[in-house]
Amino acid sequence: MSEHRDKPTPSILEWAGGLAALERLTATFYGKHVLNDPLLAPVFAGMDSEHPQHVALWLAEVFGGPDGPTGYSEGRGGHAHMAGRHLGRHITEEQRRRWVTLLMDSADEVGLPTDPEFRAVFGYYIEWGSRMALIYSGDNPPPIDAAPMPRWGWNQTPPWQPGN
Ligand code: HEM
Repeated sequence: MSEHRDKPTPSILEWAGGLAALERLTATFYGKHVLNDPLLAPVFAGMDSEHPQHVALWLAEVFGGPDGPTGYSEGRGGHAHMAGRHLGRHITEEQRRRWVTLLMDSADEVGLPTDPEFRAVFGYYIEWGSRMALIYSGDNPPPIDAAPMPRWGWNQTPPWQPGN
């Protein structure tokens, strides 16, 4: 086996550049893009000033970061808190799509890795998570405490089917 193959696989968070990289991402995303976007600025008008940091912490845990006191689950209320913050907001598909587009623009701007594997798994979570946010924001949200914290790996899940 080659020396290369013996290397442990870094988490997605480590590959991204750690929490600091995600903080740069969300600071640019919300501060520069979202608040200046006509479609999204009204949605985030009442945004907590620490919101970008909280989302960075959420993403860090999803991508393999700690869930102890320094992570989102213990430090910020976990999945139920995150899902609850989207309730009743009635996010439209157009807003969701813009949110994703601006986040990807921000990823380029702050220099997140551009390799296909990282961007595929990053985009996979963002697409899934933004669709979940839209569902929670709608008329018939699932119970907010019914789902665990999502934990994304390099390989992901089979499709959800009723009864499984
Ligand atoms: C992967 C996609 C998403 C993730 C990971 C995410 C993450 C989060 C988190 C972690 C919070 C709670 C922060 C806290 O207080 O601890 C939050 C709140 C919120 N999210 Fe999302 N979100 C996503 C998609 C969206 C989309 C698509 C929209 C709307 C277009 C949206 C709108 C909001 C708003 C308005 C809040 C409340 C902000 C505030 O008042 O502080 N989210 N989100």
